[in-house]
Amino acid sequence: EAKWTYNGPEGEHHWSKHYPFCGGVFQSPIDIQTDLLRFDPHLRPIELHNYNLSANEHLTLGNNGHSVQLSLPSRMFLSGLPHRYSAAQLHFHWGSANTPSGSEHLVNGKRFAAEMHIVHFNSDKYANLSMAVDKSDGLAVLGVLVEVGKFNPAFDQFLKFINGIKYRDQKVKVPGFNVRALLPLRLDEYYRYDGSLTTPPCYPSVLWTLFRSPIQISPKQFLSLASAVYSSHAQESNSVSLNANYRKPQLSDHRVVLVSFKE
Ligand SMILES: NS(=O)(=O)c1c(F)c(F)c(S(=O)(=O)CCO)c(N[C@H]2CCc3ccccc32)c1F
Ligand SMILES: [Zn+2]
Repeated sequence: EAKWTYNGPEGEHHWSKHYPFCGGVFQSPIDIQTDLLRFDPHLRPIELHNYNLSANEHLTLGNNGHSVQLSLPSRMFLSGLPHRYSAAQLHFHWGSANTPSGSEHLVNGKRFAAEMHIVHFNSDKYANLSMAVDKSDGLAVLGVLVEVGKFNPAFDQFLKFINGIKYRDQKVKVPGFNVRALLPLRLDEYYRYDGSLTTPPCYPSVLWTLFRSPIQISPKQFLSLASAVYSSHAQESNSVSLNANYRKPQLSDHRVVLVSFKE
């Protein structure tokens, strides 16, 4: 399949040449304008099931050249959404070591230091992520904005292994941990809209839930996320740092962004 990057000749303005959906409708991310939101009283708190993984459950932490990604067991799932959505993977988008500004979604034009996505697939209707990824009701992604501030012990549960995946296609096994601890306290306060994958193939298949409250990680944790990994393979002579792996905000095309809270 075609190569794509976040900058240069294979950067996001060229994605649609090989991935037509990237030039289509319902694209993500977007800039969430809080004065254009519609409060929806039917938006229920997100409920997480089996998110507290035991340490003898092993997860695969990998560098796929586009992001740092952690595989998740499909017995982890969400309820409180139109369907049951089972977990598949979580990954991150960040800026660069000296620019802590790399989130994909913006809130009133503000870009946060980084953003975590937990990708789930509709397990009521589809057997796995690959079957669901291009279906309009296929995916639900939880988005968590990340700020630099307090040390986050939950983040270190996988961050301490990041030097094992410095290069593209490297993978390491990490012990399971409580993934709930990576999320903000308030799972009842979020923005909701219909969007897409933010990477090629950009399928418009994602029910987005972006939590209102950011989580915090320490400056050292941010530095290790933003400067530890390369998008190039280990044997390549000149290594290319993986950073600024965020897509720019897309047109909202008058999409209504719902919100689960009033003030
Ligand atoms: N921001 S996001 O949540 O939209 C998003 C990503 F940002 C991202 F990087 C990936 S990926 O698989 O790590 C690399 C690109 O495929 C995926 N993975 C998706 C995209 C394509 C695909 C195909 C099969 C399984 C998973 C995915 C993704 F859904
Ligand atoms: Zn993502």
